[in-house]
Amino acid sequence: MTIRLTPSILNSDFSDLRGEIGRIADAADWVHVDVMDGHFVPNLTLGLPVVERLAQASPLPLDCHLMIEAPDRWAPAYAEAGARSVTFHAEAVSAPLRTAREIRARGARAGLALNPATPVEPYAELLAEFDMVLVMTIEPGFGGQPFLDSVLPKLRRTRELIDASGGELWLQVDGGVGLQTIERVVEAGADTIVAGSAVYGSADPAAACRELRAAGEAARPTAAR
Ligand SMILES: O=C(CO)[C@@H](O)[C@H](O)COP(=O)(O)O
Repeated sequence: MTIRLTPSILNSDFSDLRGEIGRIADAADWVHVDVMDGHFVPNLTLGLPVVERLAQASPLPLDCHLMIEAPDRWAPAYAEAGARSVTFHAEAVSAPLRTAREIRARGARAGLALNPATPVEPYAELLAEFDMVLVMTIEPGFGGQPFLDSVLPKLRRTRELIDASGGELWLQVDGGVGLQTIERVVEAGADTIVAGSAVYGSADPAAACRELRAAGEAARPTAAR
């Protein structure tokens, strides 16, 4: 298990997204793009046309996190627009398997996101259909919220289920992750780290990425090194 860093551009300068991604290009692995529709979450960000242009302009692959209603209808289009990973929410989707297959059929990785109150167990048998599980460590919608320690037991359980499935799924965490909390999530089994304000709230986002990566690597369970 190596640590993957997927900084979120939610709190970056939306008038210069290409430039903002450029600031982390040498220090991050992916860029996490939060798509919010103002319905599934009470915030509105960007959609398909912007993702399509970013996919062409970005030096990092796009990891699109869809916080939208009806992802069954829209998720495959994000894969077609060039996102290399498309994650939709368990609470919003009607047909998770079909949607995951449609994403994969378009050459992207398929992710399943779980809100803090959503248990992972009902999805245990479906994990083989996915490339990633995203465990939210805040209520989705806004950056800069405090990390929810109450989600850690579910994160550990998700790691157990992934390991038991024998699959190669990534385990992503999103929300309130920074130097104060990364150790907790990595110890609990996360290998793919979203960080928004911890990166873009810093005067030097690339340096913030490097510090986060070093802290995450140091916290990796010994057996996984
Ligand atoms: O999905 C979301 C918010 O819903 C995130 O990706 C945020 O952008 C994370 O920001 P921080 O909590 O790291 O500031």
